Amino acid sequence: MGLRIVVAADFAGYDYKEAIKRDLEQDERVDEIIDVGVKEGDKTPYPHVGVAGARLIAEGKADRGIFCCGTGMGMAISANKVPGIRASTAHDSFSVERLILSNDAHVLCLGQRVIGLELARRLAREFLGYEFDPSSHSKANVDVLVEYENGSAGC
Ligand SMILES: O=C[C@H](O)[C@H](O)COP(=O)(O)O
Repeated sequence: MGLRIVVAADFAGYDYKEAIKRDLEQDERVDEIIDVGVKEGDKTPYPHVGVAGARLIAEGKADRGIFCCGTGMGMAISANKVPGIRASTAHDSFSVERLILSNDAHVLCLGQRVIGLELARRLAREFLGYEFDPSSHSKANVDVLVEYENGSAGC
């Protein structure tokens, strides 16, 4: 079964969301694209969109997200407010790789005012190519994150 990807943006990330969405429509690894907005010209504050997108992942309705705003940071902060969701801005290939392989993250956040469109499209494509390895040493670190979230961490 292919991936279900939720895309999200505020007005400052709208153009990149649309471009990445077009790429995803051509990507055979992707089964479904869920666009939670915004639509063109919509000035909805980014936290509403980031939280709406992240909730779909937390509810099991999507597998991963690619969220865009001016810097990527507002979207990451917003998505991380949703329990169970790990999101970060990553603007280079190594960070995108580690976002999955080290952090088992759900959401890649990109900044339309920070990186060029072709790099953003490349990073979005690369993001879908990685899969977390639960037998790797990184699993123990992710487990600690989850423990802090559910209140069972030892300190
Ligand atoms: O992180 C926030 C985003 O970059 C947003 O798109 C723009 O926010 P600002 O207009 O408050 O800078």
